[in-house]
Amino acid sequence: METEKRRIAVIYATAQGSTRDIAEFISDELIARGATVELADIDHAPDLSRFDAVVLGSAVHNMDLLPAATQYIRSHTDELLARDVWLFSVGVGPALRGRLGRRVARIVPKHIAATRDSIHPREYQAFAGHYERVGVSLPARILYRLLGGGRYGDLRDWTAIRVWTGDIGRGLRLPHPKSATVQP
Ligand SMILES: Cc1cc2nc3c(=O)[nH]c(=O)nc-3n(C[C@H](O)[C@H](O)[C@H](O)COP(=O)(O)O)c2cc1C
Repeated sequence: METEKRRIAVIYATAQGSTRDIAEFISDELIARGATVELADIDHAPDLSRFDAVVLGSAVHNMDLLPAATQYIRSHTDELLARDVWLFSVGVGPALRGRLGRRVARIVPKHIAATRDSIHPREYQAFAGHYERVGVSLPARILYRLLGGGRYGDLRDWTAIRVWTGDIGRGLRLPHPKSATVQP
């Protein structure tokens, strides 16, 4: 039986590009599952009335989503509440290791939690992003190491992102992909 094509908006807020790469990957995976996907930077987000579902991602700065993402969610709360939404954030938390690091990684910063709860997403997931040592202050580097960090550079876990996208596909009853998406 032919299932109706699902229309999904994949919208991202990025400062340095790693969230965009993740959004592109998710978008390609959903297209491979037969969905009609529109990928857009949050400043050029499409009219949501054309979509059944929204995947929304933002980089994390100062323990919050980027201001553009928070503002977008505030000004589109009703439209987002009326749709299936999957929310993700991109920061360093998921890259923390050790007992303390894993505990800290499970904590959702309170501003992110409040924004997340305002739109009742089907799922919220934090992913590790790209963290360059250059430009990070010495106190921030020490704190990062104490919390179980220490690795710098591209910390993204494409397997975790693929698994989460699979959850979206199952949630929307999309068929299995015909081909595997190549990670960036
Ligand atoms: C100014 C600044 C503040 C940051 N603050 C946080 C933070 O509070 N928590 C966190 O987990 N990551 C933080 N990060 C790390 C970024 O979230 C990470 O580098 C992410 O990959 C950025 O995504 P983007 O490349 O899409 O901008 C910060 C990075 C910068 C540059």
